[in-house]
Amino acid sequence: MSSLNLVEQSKRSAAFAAVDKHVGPTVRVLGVGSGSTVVYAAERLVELKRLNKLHPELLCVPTSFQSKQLIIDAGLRASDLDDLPELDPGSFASIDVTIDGADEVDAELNAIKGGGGAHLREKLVAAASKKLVLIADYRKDSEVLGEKWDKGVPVEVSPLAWSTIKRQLERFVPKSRVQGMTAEAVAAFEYNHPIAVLRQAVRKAGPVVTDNGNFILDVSMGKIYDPLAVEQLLKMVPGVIEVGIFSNMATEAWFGNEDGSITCRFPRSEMKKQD
Ligand SMILES: O=C(CO)[C@H](O)[C@H](O)COP(=O)(O)O
Repeated sequence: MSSLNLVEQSKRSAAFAAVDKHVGPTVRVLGVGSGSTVVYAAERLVELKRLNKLHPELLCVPTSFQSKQLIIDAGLRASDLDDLPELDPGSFASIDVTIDGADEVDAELNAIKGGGGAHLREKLVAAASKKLVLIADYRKDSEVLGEKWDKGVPVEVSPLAWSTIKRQLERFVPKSRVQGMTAEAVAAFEYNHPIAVLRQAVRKAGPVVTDNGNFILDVSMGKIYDPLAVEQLLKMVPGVIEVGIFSNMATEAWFGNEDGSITCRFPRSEMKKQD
């Protein structure tokens, strides 16, 4: 019997299943996400490499310091986002597929990311990928963002003016105060008064400093009914570098369930189109 607890076991099953489906000998460039679930994806990559089931010249694009170490420890080749050619002529994509974790995933596969503070590079890598495949345990599988993840939306901000940005995020966003806000945006999230908290480091006094030298504000706003509107709204505040809402980016999500089974989900609207 495995020594892993239920949550760890479910992360591992999801990660193994997603890697097995998406990473084979034809995949030349792979984006590697960050976080504890991705550690299991790296474990599976090591196994596939040993079995000679990976492209002999596979390049892995890291999304954080942690992810780069995972790639190196797996004996794989790390590459830079800027070093990659276009995969197909005329295509924006330079990465075949990216496999990444998430803090919460809704019915449309919009996701909250950045619990590990890596969402800026994660979003850059996701945006350069043909496919973004999310891997997570059952606690993160939601109908609406904010239903299960209660630590707020991670927002990477410039340290130059973090407290001003915090006030703007808290005051700018409240529905009643934003002039010209559309009805759709007013209905985009639950709380009237979001709260932005500067993320504090553990075992070091002071704030978390990201791999990019910035701070993180975790912005709580309750349930997020319109992730794209909220993402755009937060991004408009000067000094916001990246928002941990990934709207319409993921193509597929794998969840490890409590009973040991695995669920693979696609955006609900895509499923309807196929009916
Ligand atoms: O977005 C992330 C880091 O910025 C992670 O993918 C997300 O926080 C999930 O992490 P974990 O797999 O440890 O639960």
